[in-house]
Amino acid sequence: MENNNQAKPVTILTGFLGAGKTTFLNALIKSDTTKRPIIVENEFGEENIDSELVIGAGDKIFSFSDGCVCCSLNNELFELLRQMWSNRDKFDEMIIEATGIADPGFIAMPFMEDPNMENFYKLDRVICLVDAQFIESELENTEEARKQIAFSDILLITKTDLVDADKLHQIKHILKDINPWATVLEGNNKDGYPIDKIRQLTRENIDNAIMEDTQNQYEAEIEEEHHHDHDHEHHHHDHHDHAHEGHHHEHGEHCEHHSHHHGIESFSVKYDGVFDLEKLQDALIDILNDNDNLVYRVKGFVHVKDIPNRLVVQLVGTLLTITDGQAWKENEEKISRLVFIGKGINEEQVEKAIRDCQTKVVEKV
Ligand SMILES: Nc1nc2c(ncn2[C@@H]2O[C@H](COP(=O)(O)OP(=O)(O)OP(=O)(O)O)[C@@H](O)[C@H]2O)c(=O)[nH]1
Repeated sequence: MENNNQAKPVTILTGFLGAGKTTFLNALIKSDTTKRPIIVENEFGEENIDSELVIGAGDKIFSFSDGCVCCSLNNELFELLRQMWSNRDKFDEMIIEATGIADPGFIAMPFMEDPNMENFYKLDRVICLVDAQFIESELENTEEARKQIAFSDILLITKTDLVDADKLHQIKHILKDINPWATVLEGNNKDGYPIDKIRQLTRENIDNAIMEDTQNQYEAEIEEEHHHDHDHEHHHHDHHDHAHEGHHHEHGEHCEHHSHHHGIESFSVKYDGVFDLEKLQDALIDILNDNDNLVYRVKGFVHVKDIPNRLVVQLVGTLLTITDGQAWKENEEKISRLVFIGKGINEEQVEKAIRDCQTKVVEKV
């Protein structure tokens, strides 16, 4: 076991709604079973679905609420970090999964603002998962996706199985434009992710590499000046101000930022009946279309007729998938739960449309 008083390494996972954070988190947990991670879920909405989708971390999952009130978010996270430190012999590293609309700057702030913090927790890396299929439209329609990319040290393009090489190339260009200092990697849930490489990359060595690069570039330019004896301007980038823009902004800006979040809301629905799968699929597609594509994300579990396991419902962008999930526990009440995240979704209409997909309609629980 590592020295008990050594600072615990922290990884923050960010990335827009449905980018594949939980999927990657599961791969990360499985990749090194000698490390004992503690998982912190920052959920948006009332239902803590992600905690149930994380595999094998058991009771080592903690949650704190969404980032709409930045001060309370920080207090809650501080308190959580304090409690965890008193249990530091039980874990080796911490992984924080941010909500899909969070500005990771707020979550990273406690680690960066307080100089004492590095004695306890050391922010090793912020990884932004980038959905190869939907990132372009996310960048067009929201500000959050851009902020997440701008803030991160590693940009991991996910779902590369769903796009061709040209598209991937294009996405890399877009990412480099937004954050030229980040390391760009790629992967997917079928072929895997470059986890070893990711584990080797820390903010410290990424920063050192950038410094070195800038120095090399500087020296090369001096050399060139020397050789060609002509004047040209040297562009020295201070990556700290740029790549992590948002670290140092004033409090008023935080609040303005949150007003963007307020446009995005979430609600959850629960039912104790049994669902008809086909009807449910149709209803979800209708909901997506009726709401003018402003349903950004749906996730949850449903109890479906003749199926012993929970079915996991995932809707990201326009892609709906329903897959086999974990078995219902013995004596567990089979409650189906779905979380909807989007802009101006008609909650009542959605609740009724889903309710009507039960084989035998029962009242909302
Ligand atoms: N084809 C494909 N699908 C993926 C990949 N990674 C994730 N998915 C699917 O994308 C959907 C969303 O994945 P999650 O891991 O839940 O995404 P998330 O970022 O945690 O979602 P939020 O927490 O709601 O923001 C699920 O249906 C996954 O199975 C991938 O590499 N390829």
